[in-house]
Amino acid sequence: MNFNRSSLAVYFILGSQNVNDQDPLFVLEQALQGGVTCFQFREKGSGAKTGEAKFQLAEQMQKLCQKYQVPFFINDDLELAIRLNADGIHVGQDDLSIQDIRKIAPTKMKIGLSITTTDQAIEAEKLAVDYIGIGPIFQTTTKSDAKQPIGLEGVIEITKAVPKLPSVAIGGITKSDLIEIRKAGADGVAVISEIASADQPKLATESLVKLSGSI
Ligand SMILES: Cc1ncc(COP(=O)(O)OP(=O)(O)O)c(N)n1
Ligand SMILES: Cc1nc(C(=O)O)sc1CCOP(=O)(O)O
Ligand SMILES: [Mg+2]
Repeated sequence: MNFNRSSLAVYFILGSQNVNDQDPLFVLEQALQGGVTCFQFREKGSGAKTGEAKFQLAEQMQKLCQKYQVPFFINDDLELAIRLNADGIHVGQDDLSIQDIRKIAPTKMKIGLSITTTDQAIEAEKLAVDYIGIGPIFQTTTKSDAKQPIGLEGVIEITKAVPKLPSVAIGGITKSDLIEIRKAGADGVAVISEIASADQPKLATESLVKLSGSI
């Protein structure tokens, strides 16, 4: 699996709790067919699977990502990421520290870190993470404990402070925001609802991919 800055262009995040009537595996395959460039398995919140059921869903999702040669990240759960030999792990400011992850994870496992402020971005660069998730950009109902939105101005300030650090913007993002977010300096957009709640997830993904290719 090859992971670089361009892998962040259209980054899809999904857990079984993010779909209504549809099979999460169907939604993921639609997104992969539509051209998502990175995927994160985020099984979290009310009704989320745990234990063996969580493992089995993650394993099936990983197989799909491998079929489409898309990097497969796990949210928060380092034990699961190691068990599956995932391409990467994504953690936030209140999760396992980057230093602790490096003590246990294979060297080749990529690490993404959530940040909201410029100071956190500068610290992330010092920690040499592989990318930062900047957010929330806009109001989102998908993450109950999301911080106050930082807007496009936040993306501009942060990406100016750490221009060499790959970054993806997250939080309440729709296709109509993609161009402005890229112009603000982020390498891509990370979305849940824009694809998972779409009537046609493949079409929704294709729109994002097309816009991303136009800039
Ligand atoms: C790409 C990306 N960016 C940010 C987040 C949020 O991570 P975190 O702050 O740890 O919150 P949870 O997702 O764990 O609820 C993310 N998952 N992915
Ligand atoms: C998982 C996540 N992290 C965020 C952050 O700000 O770090 S916002 C968020 C939810 C993103 O979902 P949607 O695209 O539906 O708004
Ligand atoms: Mg987390």
